[in-house]
Amino acid sequence: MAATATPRIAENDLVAVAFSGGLDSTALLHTATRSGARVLALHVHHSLQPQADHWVAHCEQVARDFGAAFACMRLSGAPAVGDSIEAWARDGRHRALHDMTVEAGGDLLLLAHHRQDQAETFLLQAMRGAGLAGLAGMPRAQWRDGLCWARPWLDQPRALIHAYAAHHGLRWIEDPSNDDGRFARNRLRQAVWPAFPAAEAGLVQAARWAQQANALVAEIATEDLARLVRADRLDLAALAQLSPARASNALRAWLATHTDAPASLVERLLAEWQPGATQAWPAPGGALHAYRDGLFWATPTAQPPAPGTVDLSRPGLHPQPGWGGAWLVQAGEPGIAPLRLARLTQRARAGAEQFQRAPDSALRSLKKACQEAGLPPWRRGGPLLFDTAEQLIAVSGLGMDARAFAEKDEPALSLRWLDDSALPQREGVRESAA
Ligand SMILES: Nc1ncnc2c1ncn2[C@@H]1O[C@H](COP(=O)(O)OP(=O)(O)OP(=O)(O)O)[C@@H](O)[C@H]1O
Repeated sequence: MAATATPRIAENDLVAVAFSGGLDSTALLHTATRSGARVLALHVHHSLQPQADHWVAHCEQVARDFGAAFACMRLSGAPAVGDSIEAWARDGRHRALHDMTVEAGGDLLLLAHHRQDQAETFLLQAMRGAGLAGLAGMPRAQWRDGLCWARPWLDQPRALIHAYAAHHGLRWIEDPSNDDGRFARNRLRQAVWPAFPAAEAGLVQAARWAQQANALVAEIATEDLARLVRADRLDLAALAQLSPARASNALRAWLATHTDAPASLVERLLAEWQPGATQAWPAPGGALHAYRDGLFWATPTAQPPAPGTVDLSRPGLHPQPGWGGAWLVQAGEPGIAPLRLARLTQRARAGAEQFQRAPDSALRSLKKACQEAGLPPWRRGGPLLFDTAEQLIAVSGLGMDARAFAEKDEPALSLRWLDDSALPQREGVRESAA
């Protein structure tokens, strides 16, 4: 099923319904049980209200009356001092609903949000200064962690749901916290709808436009990044050729794959970057580096491990825990005699090393060799490999030292360093032998 497709329910499918016991989810549960599907009503006890135990009993009884199975999860803990109760309850509720659905073997969860909820979400997002993604409001259907969260009544007016509930003589809970003026959504509800009763449809339409525009913007970013990104490098010179709006859109999309960066970082980066300059910007969880007109993401490097010995005399992938990568050893030329690779010392760069890239190139300081190879400064820490005679054998990111090459026609193994980021299937890889 496509990521945003609204699922169709077939007979005997397992359908979970997020059931608070309120009007809307009671009506939704009722409809679901008449669809021929196997229905599981899921209730989350937030441990916030004195009546919550009573609500659990009510929900269980209603589910049973409708012929649905019932499950409940009680949230433990409490929001930290200064944290929003709403956000704490929402996160906990989402986790609980996910876990209960998956545990029951389901992959479809229905929520009873309706048109007014969507209109309120749009307004609340707008008041927070949200971008298109926030203004787009809640999606009708969205796959997350193997579960489809669907809101089949997102376009329905609340009055229609009320009429349905009245027609079927349904009973529901009135949650007093829905009137609690400490919550922004309640204040907004109380102020906006009496003053602008007809605004709901317009606000929901605005959210739909935002959804469409957001999808378009994401498509453009994907196309731009396909041209601008090679491996882990974003071409800043090419980015700067785009219109400001398009450049910030592409940069935002690229950043989102690495960090949860504030919008201000995108603006700063575009304003402060200078062609050719080596620059860095801290960001949550790491830093962005501009180097030779490319932008790179780097997570903070831990202290390099203590020097140690390694045996790289057999072909295969040899992970180096603590160094953030692995040595790939393969038969081939140019290469190094296997015997010489049997006992190597691996350690960080010290500063005075010299390196020779090819048999016919000059011996250089390691620093100069890194510069010539375009190896960014934050990737120059190592590891470096030395043989028992303290001859430099290889450097991560640069490759083998030509002084160590085996004679022609001698058996030889080539060494290459692979960063963890270049090893997507690292989990399954073990040190391998020929
Ligand atoms: N405690 C809960 N347990 C299970 N699902 C919940 C719970 N609270 C909310 N939901 C789900 O999220 C939807 C939206 O939540 P919201 O807080 O707007 O609803 P509500 O006012 O509590 O109840 P209702 O929407 O049923 O009238 C609900 O319709 C329901 O599907």
